[in-house]
Amino acid sequence: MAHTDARATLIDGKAFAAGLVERIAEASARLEQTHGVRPGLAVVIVGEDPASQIYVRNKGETTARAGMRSDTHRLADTTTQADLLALIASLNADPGIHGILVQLPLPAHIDAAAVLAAIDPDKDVDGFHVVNAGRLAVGLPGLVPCTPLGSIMLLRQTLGDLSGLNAVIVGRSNIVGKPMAQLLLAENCTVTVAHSRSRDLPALCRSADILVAAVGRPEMIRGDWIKPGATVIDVGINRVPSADPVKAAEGRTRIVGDVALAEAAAVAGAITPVPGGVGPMTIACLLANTYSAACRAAGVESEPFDA
Ligand SMILES: Nc1nc2c(c(=O)[nH]1)N[C@@H](CN(C=O)c1ccc(C(=O)N[C@@H](CCC(=O)O)C(=O)O)cc1)CN2
Repeated sequence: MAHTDARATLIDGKAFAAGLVERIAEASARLEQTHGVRPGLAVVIVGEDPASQIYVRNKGETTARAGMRSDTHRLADTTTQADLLALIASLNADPGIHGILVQLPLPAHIDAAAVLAAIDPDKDVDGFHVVNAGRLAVGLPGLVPCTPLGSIMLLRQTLGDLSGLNAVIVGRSNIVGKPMAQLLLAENCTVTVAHSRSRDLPALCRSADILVAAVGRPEMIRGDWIKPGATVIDVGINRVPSADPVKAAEGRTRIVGDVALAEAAAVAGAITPVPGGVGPMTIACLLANTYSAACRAAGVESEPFDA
């Protein structure tokens, strides 16, 4: 199947995220002026994973640029679970910290579920705590995982009202697939969550007006899996060898999504590229969640940031 003429609109998550961070910075400054509360985010990283180091540095820099308090706790990969839990307890008790994020993945000797469960749900700006997952499932206000939240903002900006659309999510993780399903249901979509055991995945994907790829397999979703004109949200961030064989031999890499972008862009109506699509929205939404957590702590209604 030849896919030569790219016709899909590329959804510019980088630009949307930059505008969102500006609006959050303005709202945070107003919160500080009117209520004396400066939103504060603590990010905790354990170990030396190179990609995690970059994400954590970006989070710290973006938070500080937005005028918020930004604390980064860098712990050695020999840190015990007890020490990490003690740090979380102290951050839970710190009134100047409104958001706590523990960067994932954690080293294998630490039980990530126990660590996430120890975060005060009202400071859980990742939205991973079971209390926030429950709030989302029953439609109560709470903190929503950043990547799905950013994806919904891009969908609303692209399509407007999502009511009645068929949405297929490939991937059933607790941090993307499941919360994405809840958010799309709340937008009145008809939602299917597909996974590795789903039968005839290409046909299922072709039924989607909105296709969300969150499976973690480089370029798994091909152009002929996509319904013409569909909107495709690619959540995958996969590092693969450089396309240039000389650079690949030197160990150079590039980032691709879960969707084969060039093929998909010839069929879809709109698509998020990787990089530059959903990824930047993850950090912008972390700031949005930190601002909302600060407002909640101050008993103030937060300003909406939606598209
Ligand atoms: N506690 C958490 N851990 C992790 C999360 C998370 O949401 N909470 N998500 C990912 C990593 N992540 C944020 O932590 C993240 C990944 C990628 C990007 C991003 O902007 N990607 C760029 C490309 C970056 C590059 O070139 O390497 C893009 O897509 O344009 C932001 C955040 C796992 N851990």
